[in-house]
Amino acid sequence: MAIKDLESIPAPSVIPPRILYLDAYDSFSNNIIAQVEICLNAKVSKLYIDDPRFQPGAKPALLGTSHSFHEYLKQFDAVIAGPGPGTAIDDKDVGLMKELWKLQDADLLPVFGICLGFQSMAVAFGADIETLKEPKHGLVSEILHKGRSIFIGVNQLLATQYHSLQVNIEHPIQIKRAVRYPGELWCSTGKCPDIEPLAWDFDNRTNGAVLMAFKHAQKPFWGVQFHPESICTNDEGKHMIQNWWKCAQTWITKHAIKSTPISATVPLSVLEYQCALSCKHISEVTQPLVASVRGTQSDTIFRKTVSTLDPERLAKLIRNGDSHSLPNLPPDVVHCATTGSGRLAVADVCNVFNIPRSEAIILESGLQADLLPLKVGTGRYSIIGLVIPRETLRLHYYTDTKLLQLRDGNNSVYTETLVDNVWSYIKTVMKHLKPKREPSGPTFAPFWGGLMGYVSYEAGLEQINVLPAAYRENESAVPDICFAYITRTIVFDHQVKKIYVQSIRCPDDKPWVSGAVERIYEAVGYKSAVPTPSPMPRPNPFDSMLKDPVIDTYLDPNKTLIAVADRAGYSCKVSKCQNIISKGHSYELCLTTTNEIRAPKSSSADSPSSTNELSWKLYSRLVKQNPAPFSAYIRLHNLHILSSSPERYISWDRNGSAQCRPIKGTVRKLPGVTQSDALAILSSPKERAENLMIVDLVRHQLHGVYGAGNVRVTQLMNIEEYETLWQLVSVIDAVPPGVQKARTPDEWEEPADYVSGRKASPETSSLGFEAFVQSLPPGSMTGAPKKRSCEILKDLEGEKRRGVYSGVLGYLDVGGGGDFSVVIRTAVKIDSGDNEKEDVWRIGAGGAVTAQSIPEAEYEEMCGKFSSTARAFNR
Ligand SMILES: C=C(O[C@@H]1C=C(C(=O)O)C=C[C@H]1O)C(=O)O
Ligand SMILES: NC(=O)CC[C@H](N)C(=O)O
Repeated sequence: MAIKDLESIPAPSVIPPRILYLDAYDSFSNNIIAQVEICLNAKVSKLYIDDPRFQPGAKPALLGTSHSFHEYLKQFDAVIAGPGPGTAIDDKDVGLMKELWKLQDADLLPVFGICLGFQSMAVAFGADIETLKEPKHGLVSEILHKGRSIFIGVNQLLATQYHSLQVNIEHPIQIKRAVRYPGELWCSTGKCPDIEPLAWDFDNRTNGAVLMAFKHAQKPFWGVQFHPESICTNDEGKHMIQNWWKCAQTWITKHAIKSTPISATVPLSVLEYQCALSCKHISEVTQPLVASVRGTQSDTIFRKTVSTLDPERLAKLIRNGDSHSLPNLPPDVVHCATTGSGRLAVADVCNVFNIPRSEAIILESGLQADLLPLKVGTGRYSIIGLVIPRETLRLHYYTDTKLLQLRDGNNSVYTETLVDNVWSYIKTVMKHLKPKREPSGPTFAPFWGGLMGYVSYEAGLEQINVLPAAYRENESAVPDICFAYITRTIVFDHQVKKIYVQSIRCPDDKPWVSGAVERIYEAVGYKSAVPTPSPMPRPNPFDSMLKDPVIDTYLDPNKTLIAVADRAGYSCKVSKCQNIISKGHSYELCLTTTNEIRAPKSSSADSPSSTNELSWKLYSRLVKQNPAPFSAYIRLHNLHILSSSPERYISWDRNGSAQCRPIKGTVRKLPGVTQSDALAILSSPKERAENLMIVDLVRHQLHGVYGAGNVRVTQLMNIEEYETLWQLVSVIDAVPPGVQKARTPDEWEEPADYVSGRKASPETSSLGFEAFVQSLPPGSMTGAPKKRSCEILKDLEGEKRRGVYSGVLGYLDVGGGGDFSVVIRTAVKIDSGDNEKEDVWRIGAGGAVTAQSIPEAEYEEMCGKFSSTARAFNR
């Protein structure tokens, strides 16, 4: 019986199908898995296309399986070969997919190919792979389908596409751009007799007809070129998936194949992969005892023997100290007192606590003239984390040596250990820092205390198994992760004009809280006594407040040097990105570059406190000139970070619900560009495609942690206005299974009561942390598919470290929540012995490059982002 007839037999209902998903390192895989799990009530297992257990010469027994790939497939009812970077004719890009097309007779099982999987299937049955004249990434078009097989009953199908390559079966519609009669569209060709076309895309004249779906004439293989799982593919995509499963079931019933349960082969961790590839045992990889490590003050590299330390012991050292150099700081209780903020601004409180001259970490929300948040849902809180001289502990991690250090309050390395997974240490530390008792006063602050700091882009690369670029010789070593354990905090709730003064420092720190409230209270009184017109006018960026003789001398235009990436060089890299995209290796690449502002060291900055003060003044100028919901000031160790980021990476609450707010799509406010011009540009398919790709990527990441049915797009591509730019912003939420609270973007920062974290089970409340770790580095700074894109960018950007820029910055709260921004629109200075005479402020900037980008316009966009920060350095 022909397969066509079989498809009309109604499918019997079965127990949840077991489906294998072959992952070609795409950034949308988990969306497909989630869609299939929901639409088919299936159980989907994931296997990477290069799983070392199934490589020629692998020693499967060592890796927990004794099966060949074909035997292994017997435990599944069907397989999905997913999308991915690269080309179907390169064995490395498709890996195990190739094995599927060789299945014969009793080994056969239904397969569904998507994009790369579809192309790989086509190649196996005679087709060629060609480049599209105009690549399609994140673009939606209406597909013409046959209304049969997987399209039976499917109505108007609007499908998102992510491809640069296409399948050529030498069909008349592809060669002559015409068919003799309509039915010919669905006929197979002499070149590929087994390929029966099921759908075409005629949307793009330049590209002509593009094959969008086919089925194999005899075998149970179906495939589609488009992405049914994208948020912008309409519901007919789901309908089609259900149809596929009906076709597959019919085939299964007819051939009476029964999947055989064999011992499950679970996905390997990154470390297991590394071991497998190098044929080493895990213990050999995890416990080297000699490493290159950094010293204390000078941070020079030397070799020494390092002891190993387990995460539990590290956590206890931070919490309980020792009897010598580490203080006893058990966060048993959150001491909290509340006071009104009145007209007090964050900077006023900073002055009260001498922050301009000390080390500190501040996460600040830009405000409107009336001191209310700039944006509902992102800018409600500001957090001042106080660094206590000679006491505050820090965690440093370096990707090149894989060394994790605990530094004491004097910046001496107290202990250090080689770690294979730094995040398991940090997770254990956070688990041990959870307060045992309820806060002593009512506090609705999202942060009580905990780790504050940043994670570099390179630390993010480790998460996706991309080797970070090496430090250059003259580059002073900067930790890739730097977190201070902050025990005293002052949190503003700008919405209700309240201040929380909190300490988790030890059970006896209550007097500090009362004293601090007293000082703030006095400042509130003082500020109210000063007559100020109400509402307060927004300070003019160039008003007298900003005129400061020290800054004036420092920023003398005759002495400062602004080194911006050159136009020709940057545009050429954009073109290179596009060339790589056209070959199918990436859908979108976030290209970046480093720009510098060099200024002679200030003669008045002759002490640490005056150097700090200079950074603080520059930061104050930045936040006044470029108010942003995620401004930040970090003055720690040898680092000065001045940030005016508009972008939230991820925020999660104590119950484990998370929110991501990726930005993609930028229009610079230039003379003559009106708001309606900006709206028109940001509504164009090009800008929307850029944003859509990142939305789908973020959904994939959250699906990977929260599972099917728990991820929602709550805002798709809203236009937000900033001081110098317009941006396209989306919001994606994830809610743990069983947690009811689904919030709108506006409700996201509504205060939660302090007990809420206790209601969540430990498994669900840690999902936010998992999502934070698993989503590094931030997708809006990489492009998609993430892993391949990062490898390409590393090469294109000249193997230069991005460092803190492109990483994330924020806090891990002892109560279980967290909030991090993407480090963009940020100036970073590192004090090192290398340059005695000059300060070098680095301001990274870049933008997403797609097939539709115009190189010159990308350069302008990069400059626009750079100057939004660099303005603070203009005298
Ligand atoms: C790369 C930067 O920004 C990123 C790129 C954007 C874009 O391409 O439109 C927008 C926001 C950021 O995610 C930067 O500011 O340097
Ligand atoms: N999404 C995909 O699987 C893309 C497949 C292939 N890399 C292309 O660009 O055509």
